[in-house]
Formats: sequence, C-alpha cells, structure tokens
Amino acid sequence: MLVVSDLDGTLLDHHTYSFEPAKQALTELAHRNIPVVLNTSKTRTELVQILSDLQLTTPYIVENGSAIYSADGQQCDVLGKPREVLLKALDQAREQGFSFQSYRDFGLAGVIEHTGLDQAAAEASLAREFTEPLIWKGSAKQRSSFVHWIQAQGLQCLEGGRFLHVMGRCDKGVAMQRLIKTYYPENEGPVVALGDSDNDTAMLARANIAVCIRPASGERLAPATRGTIIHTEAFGPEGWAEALNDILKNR
Ligand SMILES: O=C(O)[C@@H](COP(=O)(O)O)O[C@H]1O[C@H](CO)[C@@H](O)[C@H](O)[C@H]1O
Repeated sequence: MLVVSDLDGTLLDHHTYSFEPAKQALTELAHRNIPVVLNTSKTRTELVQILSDLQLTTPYIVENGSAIYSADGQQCDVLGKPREVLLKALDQAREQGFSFQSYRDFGLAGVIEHTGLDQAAAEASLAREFTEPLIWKGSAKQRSSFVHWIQAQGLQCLEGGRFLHVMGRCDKGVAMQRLIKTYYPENEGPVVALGDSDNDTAMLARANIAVCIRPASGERLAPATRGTIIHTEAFGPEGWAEALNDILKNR
C-alpha cells in the first residue's frame, strides 16, 4: 500500500496549516512501513521544510505535478514549464486586457496577506520554478475567456483551494503514476490518494482508493474513477486521519 497526499486543506489545515490531528495516523503508517508521498502545488523549498516537520523521507511532487524530486532532492524529473515562460504569457495576457494579480505582483507582503503563511514559509512559497498562482480580478465570463486563452498558448489553469495556477500541461495524476513507476515499482496493495480541491481530481481519478477530504469551501469532489471513493465528514487533517484509520482498520 502507498499513500499519496495533497497538503493544504488535506493533510494540513486550510487556515492554520497544522497537521496535529493526523499525527497518530502518520505514526501508525510509519510503523507499518507504508510510505506517505506528498503531492502538492507548493514549491520544492516549502516541501523541504514540511518533509522535515512531518519526519518523512520519501520522494515528492511539487507545483501541481510539474516536477518529481527524489527524497534527497538530487534527482529531478521535470514535467512542467519553466516559470519564465508562464510570466511571459501573463505579460501578453495583460496586454490583451485580462485582469488578475499573481505571485509576481504580490511580493512577500502580498503572499503573507493572501495566505496567512509566516514570513519564512511565504518566502519559500515565492521560490517558484514551474507555476504562477493568481487571483482573478475580472468577471466570471472574462475568467473563462482567460482560461481558454491560456490553453491556446499550450499552457493550462488549475484551481487550488486559494489560487488559480497558471502552468504547463501536467497534473498531479500523471506525476503520481510516474513517481510510483520510478520509486515504488514493487508496490503491492492499493494506492490511496487524498485531496480536497479541483487540482487533486486527476490524482484521485488514478488512485485505487480516492479519499475526497471535505473542502473548506465549495463543493465536494467527484473524481471519475473505477476505484473506491471515500468522502470524509471532517475537514483537513481530521478528515485525513478519519479516512486512514478506517482503511488501516480493515487491513
Ligand atoms: O492554491 C492553493 O490554494 C494552494 C494549494 O496547495 P495544495 O496543492 O493543496 O498543497 O497552494 C498555494 O497556496 C499555498 C498557501 O496557501 C502556498 O503554500 C503554495 O505555494 C501555493 O501554491
């Protein structure tokens, strides 16, 4: 068995970023030698700190499936597009009259304001390599034309719990399968994936057990999968522990 997890709103509380309620389930997984792989829209710099806080030594996926890093960070498999390409496209989008504010515009103070991260975590979040998160400032209709315009540039938009991410044509699902093939080819038993937002559906759709964590806002996810779907009652890390304890009880 292998556990692949999103972070914000899933293993980490959407508001406080705490994983306290999931600690006991994490310890139980470690006792049973079940690997926990992180698959997030966060950056590599953010992940290095979070892996250490969670005492995990597993390979990981950053920036919405844009890159897979080995546990020691020495090997990197890139699936996404460099951020410079995205920023150039966003310059052109502005010239077309689209209205948004992205990480580049926020700077450190803006990231802290929008996310509630502390200064060190916000700095780590600004160290982006492959994605540009933004907040839409126009109408819903303009937003939909923007999404189409971005697609016409060979890029795509994916929705996280807080931001719309402009990025290359990769996702957490493809990256998860590539990571398993590379690092866990001998895995036996189900792949359990846990997520709460739209950017998690591609990963949930490819798992044997898709755990849809109750989202802090918006609708519950409904991934198109032939696997088992579990919807948690609790939010964030409480929901994470609820689902994993249930799955482990039956194994
Ligand atoms: O778009 C979002 O809501 C989150 C989603 O992150 P996950 O893929 O849920 O771990 O990611 C952004 O915001 C985080 C702070 O809330 C930052 O830590 C991330 O770097 C950023 O991508």
